[in-house]
Amino acid sequence: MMEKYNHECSRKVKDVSLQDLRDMLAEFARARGWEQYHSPRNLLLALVGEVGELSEIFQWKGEVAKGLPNWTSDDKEHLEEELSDVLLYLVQLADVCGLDLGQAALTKIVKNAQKYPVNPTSHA
Ligand SMILES: Nc1ccn([C@H]2C[C@H](O)[C@@H](COP(=O)(O)OP(=O)(O)OP(=O)(O)O)O2)c(=O)n1
Repeated sequence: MMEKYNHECSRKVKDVSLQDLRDMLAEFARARGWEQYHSPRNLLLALVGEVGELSEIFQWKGEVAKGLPNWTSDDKEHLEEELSDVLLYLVQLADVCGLDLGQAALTKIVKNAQKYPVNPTSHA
């Protein structure tokens, strides 16, 4: 089983879909008997906890330049891990709520564009 994960995850994928992540996470939880703990509320709390860990990385650093030019590779790897934890709990939360997160996000982008139309005069 672990073999399968290692294979799927270590391979450099060109692109990964939210559905792929959802399916892998559902299998991960099922294989461990963790579905009973993955209620919407528990996953939300886990998500918020990981957002806290993500925030700690930036805490007290002051403003950080885009691309993180002065960060070590260890710092960047830590950031990748915490961002991933947030994403993985978010994907699981949407799943146990029976929602299609990818579709919902696309719908929201359209809604955002309607709410905030481009102002041609704002780009000289
Ligand atoms: N019941 C669980 C427990 C963990 N995970 C997954 C989702 C996250 O990607 C990661 C979180 O694992 P940890 O709780 O061990 O948290 P960290 O990886 O942040 O470790 P630490 O808190 O020691 O830094 O594991 C999960 O899906 N369901």
